Amino acid sequence: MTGYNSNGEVATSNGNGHSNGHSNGHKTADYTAQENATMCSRDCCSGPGGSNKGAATSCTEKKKSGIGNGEKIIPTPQSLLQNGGKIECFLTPEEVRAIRVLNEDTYPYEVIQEIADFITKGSGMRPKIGIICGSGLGSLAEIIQDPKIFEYEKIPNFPVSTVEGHAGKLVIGTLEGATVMAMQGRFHFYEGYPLAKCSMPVRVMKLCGVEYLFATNAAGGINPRYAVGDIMLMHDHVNMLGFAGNSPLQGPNDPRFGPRFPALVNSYNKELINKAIEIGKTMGIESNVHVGVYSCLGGPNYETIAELKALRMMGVDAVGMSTVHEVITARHCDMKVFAFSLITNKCATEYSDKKDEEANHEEVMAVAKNRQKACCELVARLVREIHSNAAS
Ligand SMILES: O=P(O)(O)O[C@@H]1C[C@H](O)[C@@H](CO)O1
Ligand SMILES: Nc1nc2[nH]cnc2c(=O)[nH]1
Repeated sequence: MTGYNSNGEVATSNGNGHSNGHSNGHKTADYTAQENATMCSRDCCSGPGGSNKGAATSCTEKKKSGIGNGEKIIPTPQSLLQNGGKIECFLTPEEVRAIRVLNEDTYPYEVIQEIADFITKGSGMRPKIGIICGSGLGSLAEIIQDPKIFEYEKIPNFPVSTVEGHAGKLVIGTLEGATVMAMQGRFHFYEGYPLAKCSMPVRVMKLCGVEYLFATNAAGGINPRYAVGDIMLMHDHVNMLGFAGNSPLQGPNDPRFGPRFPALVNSYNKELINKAIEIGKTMGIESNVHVGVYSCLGGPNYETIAELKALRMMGVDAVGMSTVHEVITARHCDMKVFAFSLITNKCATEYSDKKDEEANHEEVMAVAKNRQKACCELVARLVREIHSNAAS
């Protein structure tokens, strides 16, 4: 097989798929097989499954002992696929797991179940409501009582937060009598994570027992009636990443989560929107509460004037870089969804040289901090409604 050696030169194997020095391995891309570090079906190998039982050492042992280690072969995608279409790699189960966290687009059901078990067993709780805190809205998780906190880094197979204003913690506890779990930090497409990974925690929530998803975000207000600090209850979205052929549901569908072709009309629960409007009135902020359409762009750059004009023509009221793929994933597995945007900046739709009209993350964070009290109250009161209705 042909690959690149560590000097960048083309290197050729002995023709049966093994490199000359056995320095690249021989485990298949099959999930179960990857977990088994010693499995081998190579003719030259004495490892389990290998046909050369008389050989003194298995490929794995050769690698460990350094036997046959010549030049390091760096495989190319083509060379990896020469073994009957199976990708070969030489990794321990731990290495496979680490790579999955970095690269995996679609997490198998069993891995998500493992993560959910880690959380429910570790916390001793089965939450009913899941909350995703938007940029600067981490305080939504700080109102949770008797919290059990899991740092993302310590949760097996979990990605890590890389954005300021996203602490990277999962908080489980009680809010207004209900058991809730909150993500202090979400994953964005622009961080380099595929969409399925960005919204993988929603499936974890589902397998933890969550029935309601509350997704929050910081967004730019395109609707000219919106002011900075207003809250827009999402009643629909325009999925710009979907227009470009990207979806968190791409790839094989596992019907244990939901159907291959889920419908998305009525994604945002009308009852919860109406309750939130009522809550806004009792809080005396009804003039700052709107119901509108959100659109997610890939980011991390903010939009051009022409893009904002186009979005407005499409009926978009607020624009951000998240939430839509989480909502798609939640609806796919039949969760009830409530989502809102905190309008952290007004989007300019006319050309201007004024610097202060340009969006920036510092402003986004500052507005979120200023409005955290109102956002926390809205969330807490809605959780109370859900909990008391369930109890009655
Ligand atoms: O996580 P959200 O959607 O609240 O964060 C928004 C979008 C970008 O991540 C960031 C831009 O300031 O805020
Ligand atoms: N895409 C986008 N995301 C945001 N998040 C907060 N403000 C904005 C904005 O103006 N545009």
